[in-house]
Amino acid sequence: METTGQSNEVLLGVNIDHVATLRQARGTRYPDPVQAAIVAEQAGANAVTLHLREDRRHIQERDLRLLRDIVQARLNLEMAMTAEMLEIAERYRPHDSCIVPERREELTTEGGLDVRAQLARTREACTRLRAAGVQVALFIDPEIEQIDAAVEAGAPCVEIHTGHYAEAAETASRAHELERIRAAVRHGLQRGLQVNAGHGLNYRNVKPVAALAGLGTLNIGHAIVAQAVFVGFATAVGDMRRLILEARAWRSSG
Ligand SMILES: CC(=O)[C@@H](O)[C@H](O)COP(=O)(O)O
Ligand SMILES: NCC(=O)COP(=O)(O)O
Repeated sequence: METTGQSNEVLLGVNIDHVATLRQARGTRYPDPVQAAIVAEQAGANAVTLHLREDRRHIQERDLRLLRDIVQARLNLEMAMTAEMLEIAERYRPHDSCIVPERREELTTEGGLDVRAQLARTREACTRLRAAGVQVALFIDPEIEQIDAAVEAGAPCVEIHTGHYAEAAETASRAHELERIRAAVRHGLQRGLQVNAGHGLNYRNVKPVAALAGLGTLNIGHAIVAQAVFVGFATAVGDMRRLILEARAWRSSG
């Protein structure tokens, strides 16, 4: 995903998966994630992220088809590294894709892609997506080995999995996980990658991550949709954007 604006500006990618979760709960046509994407962009989102899962538990192919023509900012498709998803990405050509591991029985994404263990397959997927004009990111744990593997796979971008940081119950473990993310972001930048981050970020834990130098885009969804239940989607997106900008301002002030 491209970084735009100020060099130290961290962008917000709003993940609309869980608007679709509410729709799928009853099989209705509402709430429509397409409407959520439009509202998110109007409220300041720099990108719209959606995860078309193999089990279609939330986002549907119809959502992707419509959003490809509606989203004015960047459309970021999260996808498993399967033949089906590669063909769908080649068909709809979103601006960005992010290859994530997927297990049907998982409640949500549980970890990063093991690029090192499947380097040739990942390199082939990156080549196919790049040939289709789709910018590729790999969703990986904050591990130096995985960043080096992403470079070898030919990915121009990685998204650092912030789930362990977000789920850390103790202050000490949260600080440790933040340092892992900091080191991973620094190493990714040193290797010439664009570095994004996401998973489990919310209004209480986002600032320390947003303050990390060199980050491109934070992809945030579940917490924004949850907050939208109480304050509305536009306000929830705007509030998150403001927290990210405040974190950057704090960093810039030294
Ligand atoms: C890759 C990631 O961290 C999320 O964007 C992913 O989409 C989580 O899956 P669910 O949206 O199904 O919770
Ligand atoms: N890749 C992370 C993402 O898109 C949103 O994750 P979450 O905020 O829903 O946990």
